[in-house]
Amino acid sequence: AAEGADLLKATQLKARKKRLRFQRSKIHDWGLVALEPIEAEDFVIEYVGELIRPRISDIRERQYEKMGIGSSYLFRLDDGYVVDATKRGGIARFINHSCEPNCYTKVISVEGQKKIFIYAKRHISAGEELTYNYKFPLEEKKIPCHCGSRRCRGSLN
Ligand SMILES: Nc1ncnc2c1ncn2[C@@H]1O[C@H](CN(CC[C@H](N)C(=O)O)CC2CN(CCC(c3ccccc3)c3ccccc3)C2)[C@@H](O)[C@H]1O
Repeated sequence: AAEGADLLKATQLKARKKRLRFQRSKIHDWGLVALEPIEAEDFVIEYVGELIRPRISDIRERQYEKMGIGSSYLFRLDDGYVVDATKRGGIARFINHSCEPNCYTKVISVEGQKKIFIYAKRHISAGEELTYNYKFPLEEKKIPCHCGSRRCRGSLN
C-alpha cells in the first residue's frame, strides 16, 4: 500500500498532463498520438474505466461479443479483475498494441482501488503513436498484428 501511495504521488508529480490526441492509426482504426515529446519513464495517462469483478467481466464480454463490438476495451488485471473502458472510458482505450512498444503499463492499488497507469518506456517524439504490449493470453484464433515493428510476433494473442 505504501509503495502504491508513493508511486501515485510520484506519478502525480510527474503527471503534467501530456498533450495527446486520438486520430487515425497506421496500426488499426484509431490510435493515440503524442502531440509533444515525452521523456522515458514519464507518466503518460491512466487507463480509466469501470473496475469489474471477473464474473461480471465474463457476462459483459459475452454481451459485447453479441453486439459485435469486440471485448477489447477490457483491460484485464492479473487477479482476474477487469477495467472496462467500453461505456465510461478515457482516451487511453484507443492505445494500440505493439510488439516493440514505446510505453508500458503498471497496475497500482491505492486504498484497495486498482489503477492502471501508462508510462513511457523510452523517449517519444511528438507525432508518434503511443503503444504498449497488450500481453494478451495465447489463443487458437489469432488476431494478426499490424504493429509493423521489426520483431513483430505476427499476432496479438
Ligand atoms: N498491433 C495491432 N495490430 C492489429 N490490431 C490491433 C493492434 N493493436 C490494436 N488492435 C486492434 O484494436 C483493438 C483494441 N482497440 C484499441 C483501439 C482501436 N484501434 C480502436 O480504433 O478502437 C480497442 C478495441 C477496438 N474496439 C472497437 C469497438 C468499437 C466498435 C465496434 C464495432 C463497430 C464500431 C465500433 C466500439 C465503439 C463504441 C463502444 C464499444 C465498442 C475496442 C484490438 O482488440 C485489435 O482489434
